[in-house]
Amino acid sequence: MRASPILSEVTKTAVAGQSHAVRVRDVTMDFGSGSSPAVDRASFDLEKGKFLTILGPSGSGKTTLLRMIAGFQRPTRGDITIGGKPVDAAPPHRRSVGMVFQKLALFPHMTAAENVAFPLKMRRFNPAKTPARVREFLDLVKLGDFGGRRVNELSGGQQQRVAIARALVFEPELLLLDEPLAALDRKLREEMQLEFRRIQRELGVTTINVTHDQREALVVSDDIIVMDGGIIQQHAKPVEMYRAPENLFVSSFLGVSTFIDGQVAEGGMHAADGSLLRGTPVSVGLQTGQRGRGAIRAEQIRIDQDQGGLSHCDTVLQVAIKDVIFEGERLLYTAASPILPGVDFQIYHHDPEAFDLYEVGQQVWIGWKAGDLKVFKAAD
Ligand SMILES: Nc1ncnc2c1ncn2[C@@H]1O[C@H](COP(=O)(O)OP(=O)(O)OP(=O)(O)O)[C@@H](O)[C@H]1O
Repeated sequence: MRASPILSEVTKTAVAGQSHAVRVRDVTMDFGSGSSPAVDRASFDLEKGKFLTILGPSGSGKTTLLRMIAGFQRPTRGDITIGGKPVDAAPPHRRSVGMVFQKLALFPHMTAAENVAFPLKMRRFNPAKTPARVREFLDLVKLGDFGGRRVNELSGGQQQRVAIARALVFEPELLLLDEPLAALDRKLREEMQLEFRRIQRELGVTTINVTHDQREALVVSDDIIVMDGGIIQQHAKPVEMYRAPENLFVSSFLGVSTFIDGQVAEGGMHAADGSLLRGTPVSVGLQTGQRGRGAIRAEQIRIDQDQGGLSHCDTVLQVAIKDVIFEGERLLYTAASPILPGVDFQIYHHDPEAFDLYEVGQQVWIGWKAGDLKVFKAAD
């Protein structure tokens, strides 16, 4: 944590005591609509000063979990503590929580400075010290010269910054972000992702961020929780989540993969054609003879015109190119083989020397290392 002089008071407060962690235990939210719970027995701990992202598809329960932590919704069951204090019954304004949502809810007719000052006023902060504190936080979000501007005279990115300053100005123990960047265009969104990260590191404020953007989760987080169907599927650091997904859902939700169905065998997996894909790691709990689904990431499949170019691979296959997508810095090929009907191989290819190497319909070779194809329990 970098303690700039202007932020020294803030950082001191953030560092003092060990009370910034969040603890969620068996938290369930059942709206009683007859369907399965929106959040089902969620448990996790968040270390003080860390940035956690809750990632999942639409309807997976992310917002409901965040709203329970914020105090907008009371869990049907389970316990939540912030800074060691149970907060289940405390309303939002009694929790030391700053929030930024997709709808920023700034006061458009007020200046940036007045917006940032608002939470201080609500909390009866010393009026004599308010201008300096507001200035500190406008500087933090790089809007030092814009304090006098009305919000409706600011750009979308600048409004985001005002919302961040307003959420942090009263030095909350916890910052909650509910898809605040979803409405921004891609370039601005990526810039703001890095800004969130910078500010969070500078202040050391414990943060929980909700998103369905996997890139955002990988870029900004210390920890990621992936949710599906109200259930936490995995809680891990970004690199571990990407490289060692625990189940098929996490594997398919993060990154681009090819899936091959088969039957777990001694030392590997039998693919549909009966061939043995030798040496593929099989996830815990899968027994020989059971059906499984192999997954391999697009960047782990090699592609070459000649079989000889893939001598370092354990499995090699001839395929026909079905589709090519130009993504700027790389190409994404889709290819198929008559040996494994129904399997669409997804292959990332990056060659700075030459683009458009292969055309649709062209016969090429693909290959991969045995350890890169991981076999999971197939979804029920
Ligand atoms: N107030 C409510 N009453 C009844 N059901 C609700 C309520 N709020 C959410 N749900 C249901 O709970 C489930 C989880 O919703 P939630 O908004 O938490 O998902 P999400 O992962 O945040 O989705 P999104 O990314 O679309 O915002 C959904 O099936 C939703 O329909």
